[in-house]
Amino acid sequence: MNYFDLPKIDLHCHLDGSVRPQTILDLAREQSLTLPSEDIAEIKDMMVAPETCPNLDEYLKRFELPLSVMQEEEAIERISFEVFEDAAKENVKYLEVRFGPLLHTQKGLNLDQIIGSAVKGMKKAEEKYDIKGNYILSILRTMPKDQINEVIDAGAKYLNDGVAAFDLAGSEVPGFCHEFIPYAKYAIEKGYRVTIHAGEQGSGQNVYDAVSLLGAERIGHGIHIKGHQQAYDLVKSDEVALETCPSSNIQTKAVDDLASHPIKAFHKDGVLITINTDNRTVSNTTMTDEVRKVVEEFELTREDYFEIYKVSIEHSFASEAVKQHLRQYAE
Ligand SMILES: O=c1[nH]cnc2c1ncn2[C@H]1C[C@H](O)[C@@H](CO)O1
Ligand SMILES: [Zn+2]
Repeated sequence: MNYFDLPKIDLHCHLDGSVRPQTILDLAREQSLTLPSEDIAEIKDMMVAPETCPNLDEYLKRFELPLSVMQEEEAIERISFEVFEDAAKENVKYLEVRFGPLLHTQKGLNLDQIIGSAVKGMKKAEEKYDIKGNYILSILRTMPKDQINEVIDAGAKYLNDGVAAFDLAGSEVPGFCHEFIPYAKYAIEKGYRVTIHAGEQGSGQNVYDAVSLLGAERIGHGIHIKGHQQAYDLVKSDEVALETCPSSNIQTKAVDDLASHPIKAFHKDGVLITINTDNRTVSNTTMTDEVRKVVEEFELTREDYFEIYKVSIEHSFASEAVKQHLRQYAE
């Protein structure tokens, strides 16, 4: 299989985890920020999480440096354009990018400026390349909750015009969903679709709760439904698609190694899985690499690959017209 040429869909990609190292250097210069190093290789080293991360929290420390340069509209727009450009150049036909708008207010930008800049960068890339996209607005579970509804309100203006969904990200503790019920409900009422990071670090119970309490239609990672029968059964019966991110799952110790990733077992058993990058820079990966790793490790056929591609289409938050466009590439 030529993994580069295959049409691909990435439904789980973080903006701040996918910044080009050179762009960090350029933006720091433009913004007169002092970086810990001016050397591109050293900057890249600081951005990529090692395979030896003890856990998710260690992985999450890699976002500080990119976020430091993402506090201006032009910077957010540029990075958004570049993520879509990088993906388009490796034949990603549809990309859902997520980010936490509240992480970009350090220099006084308001939420409309932040979300608007990200959408603008995406639209520029859509005009230039054969790629379509949507934004997912993430709330960091560890941050104060008093501004969550403001994010939902600010993003509502862009629904069906660049923004599609609501997400919870960041460190995962058992039982976190209970505290977010009113916010997920509010987002759904406003017209957002819902995907939630769950079962990455924590228990399968978090996946069960994300679906049953928060209305999640997709789950970020979801690895730990393995060993939690109720969560496993619910994901299957409700046709909740799992956004698996194999390289990231190894770095954060969600799995010990690729061979122990449950992705193939899930797929063979009828659990809906998709293949995604999570963070192109922090996980030092591309969609080409993720697809290659999964296909080779688990000896998937071309037919298996296109089954997964079709799950990604049908469970994306794309419009019917975009889904129709993506179906043309399926075999
Ligand atoms: O894999 C992840 N799990 C939980 N949170 C994550 C992951 N990758 C990135 N994040 C966090 C860190 C980013 O700053 C934030 C918004 O993109 O989302
Ligand atoms: Zn993620």
